[in-house]
Amino acid sequence: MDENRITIAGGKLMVPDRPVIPFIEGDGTGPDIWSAAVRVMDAAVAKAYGGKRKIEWLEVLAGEKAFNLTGNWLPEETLEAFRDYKVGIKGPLTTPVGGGIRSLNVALRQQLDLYVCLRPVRWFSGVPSPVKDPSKVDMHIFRENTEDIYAGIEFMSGTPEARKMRDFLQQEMGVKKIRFPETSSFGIKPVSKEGTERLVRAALEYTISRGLPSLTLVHKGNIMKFTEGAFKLWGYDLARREFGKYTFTWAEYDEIVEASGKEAADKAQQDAVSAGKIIVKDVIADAFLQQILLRPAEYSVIATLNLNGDYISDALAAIVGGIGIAPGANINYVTGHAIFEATHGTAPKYAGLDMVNPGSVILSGAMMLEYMGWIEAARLIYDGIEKTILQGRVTYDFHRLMQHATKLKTSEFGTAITEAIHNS
Ligand SMILES: NC(=O)C1=CN([C@@H]2O[C@H](COP(=O)(O)OP(=O)(O)OC[C@H]3O[C@@H](n4cnc5c(N)ncnc54)[C@H](OP(=O)(O)O)[C@@H]3O)[C@@H](O)[C@H]2O)C=CC1
Ligand SMILES: O=C(O)CCC(=O)C(=O)O
Ligand SMILES: [Mg+2]
Repeated sequence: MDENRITIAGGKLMVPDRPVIPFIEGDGTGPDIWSAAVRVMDAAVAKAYGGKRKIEWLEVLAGEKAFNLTGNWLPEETLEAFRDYKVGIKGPLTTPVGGGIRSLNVALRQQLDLYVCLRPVRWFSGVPSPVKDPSKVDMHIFRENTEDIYAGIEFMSGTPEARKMRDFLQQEMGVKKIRFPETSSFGIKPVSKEGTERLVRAALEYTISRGLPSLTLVHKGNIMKFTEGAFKLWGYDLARREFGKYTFTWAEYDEIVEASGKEAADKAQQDAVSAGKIIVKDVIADAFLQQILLRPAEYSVIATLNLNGDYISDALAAIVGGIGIAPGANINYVTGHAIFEATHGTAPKYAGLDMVNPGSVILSGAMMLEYMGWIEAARLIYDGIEKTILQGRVTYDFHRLMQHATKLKTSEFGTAITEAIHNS
């Protein structure tokens, strides 16, 4: 099947006409969503290319299905398939809280070094929203995907490891601030210059290639000075060092204020905007969460660390209709490896009910087709979803917020989009 492999050459993805794409069905609502989503993707490709192109789907196992069939939550063959075939897609996988296995979703990102979690957030006409004008939201989240507290370096209170960590901190590092040392658990938050730079580089390349106006570094650097704060500093430094021709940063703005006053700095920024430069700015994470409700039009591309990105993803998704319609991708822009997945999880209470919105996985599929250069098929999906929603044919999550809409099952919504694609 070598000729059906996606490869990368000179930084460009080479996609055969019948690429093998590995997929994970997912836990919980995953199987319902996947069977609707795969029909939509196939219909879009068939319509766009009239049989010349077709995806050869290859199921790979992870999560509960993998454990039941193989005794392993994340079999090595699954990782091998994603490594070999470069581009894949997955449904959500369950992670227990407090104990048990660590996240398989995070493990896939870390094992394949998919350092960018890209989550575009924009409003589709007709989608119900809790805000007055959701069309003002058009943001592209670049969430760091391999570091931060998601590294999983944690020690549970009362274990020998936690005691050793406590002793090390108190006796060797002179730490006196642990409020309840006997009962504390510990977590470590590694954030590196390299990790920050590759994320911000990817975000800036994306901003430039799409002609977008700004990049905002979202951080909590006032409190976590050497992790979140360093993220901000390293981000600004990289923007100036590698992208100085294309950017004007607020770090430069501050220097001009210092040297020549605010008026001169404002003028420099205005000149940069007139010259089409990207404004690189920053905002503290809690303030950002209120800004996205009050002044969303001021934000375009967002670069942020892992935990912030997780929270921001769901909050932003809510503004444009909820996580039923929130796609995403985990990407290594150097090797080309990418796994596309929804922002939401397994929504276990709806498992097997043929009820939830498959929109997030369908749109993740459209992102995947765009990534492969199959733009025409991706566009058919975007148009097909929008048309179906505008007809008021929606799943329960939108239906409860709309008047005079028709409530469809997961499978029926998939069929409606497929029909819209056929008839386009
Ligand atoms: N990448 C991944 O695979 C992810 C996995 N997870 C995992 O999923 C499990 C469940 O997590 P949980 O916190 O409940 O979050 P979920 O995202 O699974 O569900 C939270 C709520 O979001 C809404 N929702 C989720 N999916 C859909 C959908 N397709 N259509 C419409 N609405 C949807 C539902 O809201 P309502 O009930 O109001 O309708 C649901 O109750 C956990 O094990 C978690 O670790 C979580 C996130 C990502
Ligand atoms: O891996 C998980 O269980 C949750 C991950 C998550 O919430 C996310 O990546 O957005
Ligand atoms: Mg999340």
